[in-house]
Amino acid sequence: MPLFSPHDQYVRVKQHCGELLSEVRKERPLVHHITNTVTINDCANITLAAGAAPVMAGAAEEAVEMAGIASSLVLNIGTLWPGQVDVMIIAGKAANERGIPVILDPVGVGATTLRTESALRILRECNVTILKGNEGEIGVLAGSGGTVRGVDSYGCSGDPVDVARRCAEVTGTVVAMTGEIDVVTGDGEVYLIRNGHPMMDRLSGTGCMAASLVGAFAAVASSPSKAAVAALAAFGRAGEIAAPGAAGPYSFRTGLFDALYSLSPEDLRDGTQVEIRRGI
Ligand SMILES: Nc1ncnc2c1ncn2[C@@H]1O[C@H](COP(=O)(O)OP(=O)(O)OP(=O)(O)O)[C@@H](O)[C@H]1O
Ligand SMILES: Cc1ncsc1CCO
Ligand SMILES: [Mg+2]
Repeated sequence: MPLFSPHDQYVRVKQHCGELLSEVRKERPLVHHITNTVTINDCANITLAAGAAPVMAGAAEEAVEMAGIASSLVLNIGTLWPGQVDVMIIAGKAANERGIPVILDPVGVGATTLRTESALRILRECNVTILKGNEGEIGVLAGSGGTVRGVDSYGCSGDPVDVARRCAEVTGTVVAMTGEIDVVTGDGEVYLIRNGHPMMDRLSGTGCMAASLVGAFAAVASSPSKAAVAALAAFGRAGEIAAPGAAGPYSFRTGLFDALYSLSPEDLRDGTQVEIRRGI
């Protein structure tokens, strides 16, 4: 006999999403980013809108010290230069030593050799807690095929849930795969999150912002997968609230920050659309 019925488990996950949002606001965790130059400002502001504190610090000379005071580390290879990977690995190792979660956003992996080799090197040399990518990126890292052109996903080959599972197995991380439906898996169940709005795909950097939020939630959570579910549900919920009032992508962007800032734990609990399946 399972301890909890599927319905009980569903209610508990939704409740937990609301609780984690309250916890982020109460704890205000410091999220250390080493990230790209395109969306760095949006990543800082979405972290603030959630109630956490961002710091963007990319110098090798301060990587260990900053990881020493942060509550999570977000690594994003969006505008990569080779020396940056060395800094990411120094920071990642320091974060591992302190036991704080490390989130990797392998932006554009598969599009070029530098990106693919860098993502694999980070995964090899650091203990990545949560790997957050779109379907193409996760498909590439699963080894089962994914198409990435520049930073855009053209999807993965096969069933996205199987691809996410396989990627979690191959990399030994919790995988948070974004898209119309987000899939989170790796330390137990598989979660499908149906929150969000197509407008989120019309704005550059929603994937990067999703990784920042995963970093903020993982900093205060004991389960990396539940942190990723709550972060993606919160972001998706903010998108749903912002979209009807938007004239286009740029007013949507403003609305997205405002909606996340105003999102109540009760709205997140009630509005989280999650399906739970048995994991690996
Ligand atoms: N069609 C959609 N419907 C609902 N939500 C969506 C849709 N497309 C994207 N999202 C949401 O947008 C966020 C970013 O996901 P996406 O897969 O588009 O990232 P990405 O393509 O890597 O982003 P970017 O490269 O622009 O930073 C996620 O929270 C996801 O749930
Ligand atoms: C457009 C773009 N190019 C490198 S990073 C980035 C932000 C979205 O991934
Ligand atoms: Mg997209």
